[in-house]
Amino acid sequence: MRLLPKASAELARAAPVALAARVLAALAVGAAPVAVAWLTRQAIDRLTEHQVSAAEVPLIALCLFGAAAATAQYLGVYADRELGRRTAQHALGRLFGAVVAPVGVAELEDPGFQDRLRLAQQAATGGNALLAQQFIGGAQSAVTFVGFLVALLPVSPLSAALVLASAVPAVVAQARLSERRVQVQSQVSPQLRRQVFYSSLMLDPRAAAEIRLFGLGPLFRGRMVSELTRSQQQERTVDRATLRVDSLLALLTGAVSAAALLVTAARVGQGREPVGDLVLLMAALAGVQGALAGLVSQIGGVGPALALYGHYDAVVGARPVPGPAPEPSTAGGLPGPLHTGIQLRDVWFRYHPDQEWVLRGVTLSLPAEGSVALVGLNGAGKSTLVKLLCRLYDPQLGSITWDGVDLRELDPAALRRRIGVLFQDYTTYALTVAENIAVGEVSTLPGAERPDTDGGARVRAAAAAAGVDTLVAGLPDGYGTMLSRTFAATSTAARRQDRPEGRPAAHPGAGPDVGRTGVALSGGQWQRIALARALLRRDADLLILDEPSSGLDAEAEQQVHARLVELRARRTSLLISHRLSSVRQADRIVVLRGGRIIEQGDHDALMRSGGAYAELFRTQAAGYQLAAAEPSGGAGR
Ligand SMILES: Nc1ncnc2c1ncn2[C@@H]1O[C@H](COP(=O)(O)OP(=O)(O)OP(=O)(O)O)[C@@H](O)[C@H]1O
Repeated sequence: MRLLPKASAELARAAPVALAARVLAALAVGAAPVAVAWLTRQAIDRLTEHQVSAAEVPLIALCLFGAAAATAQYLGVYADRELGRRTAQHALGRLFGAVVAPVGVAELEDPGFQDRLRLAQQAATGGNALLAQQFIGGAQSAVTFVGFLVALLPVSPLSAALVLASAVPAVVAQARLSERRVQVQSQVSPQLRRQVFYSSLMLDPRAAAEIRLFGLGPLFRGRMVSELTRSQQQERTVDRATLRVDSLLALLTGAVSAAALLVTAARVGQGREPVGDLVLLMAALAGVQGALAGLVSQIGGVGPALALYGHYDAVVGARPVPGPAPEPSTAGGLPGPLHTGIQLRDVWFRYHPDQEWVLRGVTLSLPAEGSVALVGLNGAGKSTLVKLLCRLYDPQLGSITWDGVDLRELDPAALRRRIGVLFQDYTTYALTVAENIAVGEVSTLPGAERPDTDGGARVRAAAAAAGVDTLVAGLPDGYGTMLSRTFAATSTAARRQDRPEGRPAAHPGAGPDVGRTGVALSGGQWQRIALARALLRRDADLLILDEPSSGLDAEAEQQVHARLVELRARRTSLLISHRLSSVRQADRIVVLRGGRIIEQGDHDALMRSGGAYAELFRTQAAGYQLAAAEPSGGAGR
């Protein structure tokens, strides 16, 4: 409950008008049944006393009240929906601002954080609005409950006291159940996350081929349903307990009502009380029962909704809220152009304290304007080292410096602006070609906060450098082609007819064109788009290429490497590749094994020393020679 003021303040910030309207509507709707019952009693008493003209005032007021209550009800429904929309907009904006704010990515790999994030997302998409609805709904029920109790007092003080007494255990029981609901909510989060994982896997076109080929559909479907069943089982237990409590409450208040009604009916029959009293009692008992049931259930709902808010608050509260136009962070010093180089000193790193060290005392220098190549077997730690250079993680021991300054002392965003990188597991965005390249430098994206007027030309130049310009020219909409078939829209055929065959249409930088069919690229084509993205930062001081040509055909690989040799001249570069023919031109080749550097030098020196590199190189070369020596036609059989 200590979160309540904070949650209320957040709701008031997100949707002040909708919240105020919802509160006013709730108070009016809560008070209306009491007023209607009281006016009905007045009217009936006048009519039974044959004062027809005196009954007109309460009757007219009754109609006006009915109309006002109905309007308030409609206003409440609208305000509820508006509250839902505005709080979701506000909270999702904050939540995702907080999710992308951290410098590193370790948090997102933590299952506990992912569970919390799922709950926080639930709060943002509807939970926060639900909290307001539960609370305001509770206030509305409380107004009706108290109103009818007050109305009951003069007519039947005993039944008023009994109804009040029966409310106490019901409220206590609901509060306890609410705590159990909160526990269950957290317990089922991992199961629901796995359920979402299996369902998205079955919906993912990239997984569709394997799922069909290996017949995985029934397995994943079964696992999805079983995760859902397990989570529902826990929720069902609490729902059944709630049903028992609510039913008991209904029986109790029903018995009180029956007794009170029988007693009052007898007194009216004896002429000791006016008929209006019986009418008021009937309305009051029904109203008080309904209001109590509503109040109790809303009390039960506030706990889980507040707990969801707690998860949301824990995610957003820990981080600054990024403004609409992110300013360069002042979290550290701004790195200048690289003059001397980058130095790793005795760097130790592991992903988690429970896991093995991935890097074990790596000392390495990347001299300014020098080209270094990193080679080693799978799992040696090459990509990990790249991630450390980009500050996606920090070393647990040792240091990495940029011209002598520790990376941790530098502003991460400014540091990253000085790096052009192609990750081994690059991302394929369901965006246009132009955007897929332009994401490498935000300012070249259409609609950027501070757009680069030269953005289109830069995108084209990067595409040419990556050797992807000819491919783009052949796409249906050139740089405006959507690189996803998932977002294909409806009017494609009509639009296609308007266009001459193969004409490259949109200029680079054009946004996605809803209405055109997207295209699917091959793995190698995607890799070249990703390479263009990395090359977009033409002034990057450090160019990192992690397996830039693993998916390319022999001709494309040769072309790309020839271009990269040119591009890497006069700039600091780090190249990772398993194809040793492509690293031989590097100034220095570093061999990593089990997280340690086991040898380094240029190609000739390493070959002369006859160590691990020479062995790897000869093994690869022998493989090619063997393949070349095989009789032709063998591969086709
Ligand atoms: N996010 C992660 N969380 C935990 N362990 C990881 C993570 N990424 C990589 N590892 C582990 O770190 C080790 C080194 O991985 P890394 O990707 O750096 O190797 P690599 O040399 O680039 O291999 P490859 O040649 O296959 O690309 C591996 O044992 C891997 O399982």
